[in-house]
Amino acid sequence: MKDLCDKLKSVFFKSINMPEPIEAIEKEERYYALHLNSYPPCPNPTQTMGIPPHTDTLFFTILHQSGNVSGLQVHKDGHGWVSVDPHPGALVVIVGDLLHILSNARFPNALHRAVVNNEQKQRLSFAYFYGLPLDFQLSPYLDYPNCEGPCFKSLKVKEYASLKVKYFNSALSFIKKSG
Ligand SMILES: O=C(O)CCC(=O)C(=O)O
Ligand SMILES: [Fe+2]
Repeated sequence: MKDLCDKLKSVFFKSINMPEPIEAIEKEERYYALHLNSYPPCPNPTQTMGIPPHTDTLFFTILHQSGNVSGLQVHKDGHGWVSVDPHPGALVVIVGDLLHILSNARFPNALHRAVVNNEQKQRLSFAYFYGLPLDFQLSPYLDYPNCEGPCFKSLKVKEYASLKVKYFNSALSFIKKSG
């Protein structure tokens, strides 16, 4: 999984034109975490939320949805909540806040949630979070055509993580540049 994450990280850096290797990332310990989510069948699914709407804080998440039980939904502008159904052998990659900041908002951080079902099926998902070193300075990368300047203030990963703990889904608004 770590190898896959490192490869995917390079693909993302390449796609925002960011030159690699970035010493501050390579020499420090990266943050990885695995969440195992279990959603039992629910008699009243419209009154219950599996995981409420959120964006993932870190660089990206690789999500495996086990079995053939739907539940993941992504919010799409103009469409509302859209299901991301499981496909055998497929993993879902979710862009997190750190990549959103570093890409100067060119990669949207996906607002998503998990809903429960009353079809007598337990749902399991496995979320593997890939982070950057806590002391890494997050400065939006601006070397791309027609860039109109940074959308976000520069700050360390650990400073953003504290804002997220405190303000949850509003954290980005504290570092957004106006105008
Ligand atoms: O269970 C899911 O499909 C979503 C899990 C998730 O969003 C998370 O663990 O952050
Ligand atoms: Fe998530």
